[in-house]
Amino acid sequence: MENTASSIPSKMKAWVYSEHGKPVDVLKLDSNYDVPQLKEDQVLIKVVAAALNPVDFKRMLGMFIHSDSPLPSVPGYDVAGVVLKVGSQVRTLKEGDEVYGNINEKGLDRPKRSGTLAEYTVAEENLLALKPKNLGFIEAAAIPLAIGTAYEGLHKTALSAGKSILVLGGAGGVGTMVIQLAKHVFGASKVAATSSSAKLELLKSLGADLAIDYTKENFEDLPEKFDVIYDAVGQSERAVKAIKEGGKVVTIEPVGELAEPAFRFILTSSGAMLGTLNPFLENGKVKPVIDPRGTFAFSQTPQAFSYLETGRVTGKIVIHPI
Ligand SMILES: NC(=O)C1=CN([C@@H]2O[C@H](COP(=O)(O)OP(=O)(O)OC[C@H]3O[C@@H](n4cnc5c(N)ncnc54)[C@H](OP(=O)(O)O)[C@@H]3O)[C@@H](O)[C@H]2O)C=CC1
Ligand SMILES: CC[C@H]1OC(C)=C(O)C1=O
Repeated sequence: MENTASSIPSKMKAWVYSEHGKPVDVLKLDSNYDVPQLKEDQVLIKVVAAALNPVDFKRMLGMFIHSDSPLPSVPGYDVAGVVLKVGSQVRTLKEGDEVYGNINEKGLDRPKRSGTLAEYTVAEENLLALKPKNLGFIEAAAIPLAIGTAYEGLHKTALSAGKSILVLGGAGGVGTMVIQLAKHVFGASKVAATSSSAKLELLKSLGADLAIDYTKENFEDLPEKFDVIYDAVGQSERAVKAIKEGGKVVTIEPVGELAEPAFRFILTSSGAMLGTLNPFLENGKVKPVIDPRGTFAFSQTPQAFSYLETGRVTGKIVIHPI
């Protein structure tokens, strides 16, 4: 039955955890979970596809308990779907719009208790953008948190045309976006990136001029130094040895030692930022990277998390159909 505002159910299928632990142990499928209530500035979304992020399993493990929301919780930040209902203060989105976004504005500050690994979710209008017409829901779901993190980190380093950048962790969800944005949006003159042997060609296909096999050489031992280093794997103490005088090191590893002058940040989700990047997504300059294992069915969500926890995923894991 087609969903319209009048036919929105009060209960839904959702993956829920009520205690901390490994996803495969604590995630339970609830077929009778409350559909989240709409606030005035929010829209209700029928979830078509949702992507996994490390923050999802890190929260489940209890790593951010000091700033996290109370349990039980439905995990999931990234969504692509269809607007079913809009709150009274919503100005631009309307029922039937195909949207995508990261539903948590401050990623670690009381994230929503009803996330995107469910049949329905809610988000503030300003966190969402219209799905690029050339992308399907699976591709769109893979983009928001990763591209937002990549963009914000590059912006904070003031990367600009003609500068060089080294991306540590180039094959991951964030790293694959950093390479593309650095090359095709920020106009870096030289993009280098690290990965294991099997992923070097992927890095080059995304725009890397130099792909470094970290199983064979240490980037900090290379003669070349960089204006910017974007660290997505927690190697800031090595990265600071590989920058030019006055160079910048940004890391997205939220915990652990931080070597001077490296700095870290937690992304802020923004629908406006997605809108700004839409032209690069629509002309194909920036493309989502879905892991070669393809999408995981909703029923396979715990297994998908087990794969993500290996730290070996290429690009993004997307859950579809839901
Ligand atoms: N601060 C913030 O706002 C954010 C922080 N994060 C954090 O950033 C990190 C990366 O996130 P995300 O990209 O989604 O992670 P992914 O799980 O997508 O990263 C997996 C990739 O990391 C690569 N990798 C693992 N170890 C190394 C290494 N030593 N050198 C180079 N590459 C390596 C793997 O490539 P290979 O198989 O070749 O090793 C793999 O392709 C996570 O810790 C996450 O929690 C993410 C988003 C936002
Ligand atoms: C959205 C929160 C951000 O912080 C960490 C540690 C991640 O993995 C994130 O995505």
